Amino acid sequence: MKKHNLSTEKKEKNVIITIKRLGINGEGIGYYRKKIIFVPGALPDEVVVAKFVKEYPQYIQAELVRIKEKSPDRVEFPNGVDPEIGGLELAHLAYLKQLEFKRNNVLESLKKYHPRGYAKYKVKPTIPAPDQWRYRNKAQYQIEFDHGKSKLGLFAPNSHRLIDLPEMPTQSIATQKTERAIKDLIAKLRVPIADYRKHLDGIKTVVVRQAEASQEIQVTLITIGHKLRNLPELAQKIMQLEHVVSVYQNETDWRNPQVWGNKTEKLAGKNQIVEEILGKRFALSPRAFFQLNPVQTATLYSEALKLLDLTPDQTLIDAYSGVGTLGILAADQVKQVVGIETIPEAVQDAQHNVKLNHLRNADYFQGSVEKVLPELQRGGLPIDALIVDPPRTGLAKSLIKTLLQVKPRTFVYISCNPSTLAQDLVLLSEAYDVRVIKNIDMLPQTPRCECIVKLVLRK
Ligand SMILES: C[S@@+](CC[C@H](N)C(=O)[O-])C[C@H]1O[C@@H](n2cnc3c(N)ncnc32)[C@H](O)[C@@H]1O
Repeated sequence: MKKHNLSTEKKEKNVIITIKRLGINGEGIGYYRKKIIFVPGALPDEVVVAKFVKEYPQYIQAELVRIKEKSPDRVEFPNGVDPEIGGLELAHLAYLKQLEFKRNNVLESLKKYHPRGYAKYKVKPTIPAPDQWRYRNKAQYQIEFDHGKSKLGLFAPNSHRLIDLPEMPTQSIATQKTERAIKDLIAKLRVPIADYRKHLDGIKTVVVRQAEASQEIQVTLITIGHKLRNLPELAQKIMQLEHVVSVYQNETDWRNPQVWGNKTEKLAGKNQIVEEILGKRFALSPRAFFQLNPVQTATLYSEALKLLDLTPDQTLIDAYSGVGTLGILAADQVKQVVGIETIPEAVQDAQHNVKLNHLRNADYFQGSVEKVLPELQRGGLPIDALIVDPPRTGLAKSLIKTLLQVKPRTFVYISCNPSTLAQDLVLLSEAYDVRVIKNIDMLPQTPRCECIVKLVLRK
């Protein structure tokens, strides 16, 4: 019986597919016996040989074996790079077509959830990134010890295969170089590496972030367990690497499924590194969010500020404020800025950044926007201008309810996920019109994009 199943499977394993379109994650989509088949790496109009990886009731996950008819939009995948690495899902597609794909993703999401009047929204052509390679200034690599050897790098998507010191062409040279040097130092000083099989404490992740303006590098060693052999010596050696000015330890435990734990402690050097965007300075501590592509970040913020179109009498709420970027950049144009952010270290950075930029009219609060904003409003804070920049999950339903009652006159939404954006617009379009959506490519070679939406209160 088993044998028979195997041979049936084998017969169906390699199939010829014509790719019809790209899915939201950049994978080729075709049909096999009327069932949808996903073929990562294949492009629209290509005829490919695909191998079944797994068949589900609704769809088939397949692997690209060979291209029989090639798309004119195909470009050479970067040389010497493991094709399975995450973060290069569109690296085989011509850049202009990547930009079109990102705009189409927004249009498709709007079509799927159809917020009021969506057909009339002007979704502008995606603003390209000047640097399509080497733009990432933060690397977060996992480390493991396996068969007597340590590996430091990225997992192939949906697998436990760690790609050791990957050649990652979107990663900046300095962050790559620092990761490599740290791997050598860990081996030399024999600092323990976390062992999942034996549950032995050690380092599990090495995070390297560089500020573009100051060139300063901050290193965070995420560890399981607190006291590790030779960790202070390792921190001192890391401090001697080029551009490194700050080394931290972030501690987590075996039960935490997240990469980062809650305890962060400085091991050596400065508290923060300092980035500069559009003439304002931003000190960053390890757990604070900051965009990965500093050049495009300036474009994202200046486009968002243009759409906000603030006036000097307004109070601007910078919701999901991170280290206070948008509020601080807008502070000169308004009466007052109030920011809200959950991560305590980011809020401390934002408060520090207010002083760093000699501002007196900005204040940052710790907590969730959905809880803190209604509290501030009940306390009498005028909410006439608002910018929201939530994570991929979008806005909490309770926050949308509050906004529909408060109805800020000036409202801009920055989104990194067209799907949650379109769902939130379904609710927000009860009271707001959407005229323009600007799309910005922050992460070339990936399917991700950032959208800025101006919402206009309906009369
Ligand atoms: C996409 S980042 C934007 C940060 C900032 N605006 C910037 O430009 O750097 C989203 C931020 O929202 C924070 N966050 C996530 N959920 C939140 C919530 N419910 N309330 C407040 N902040 C939240 C995250 O910690 C993160 O700093």
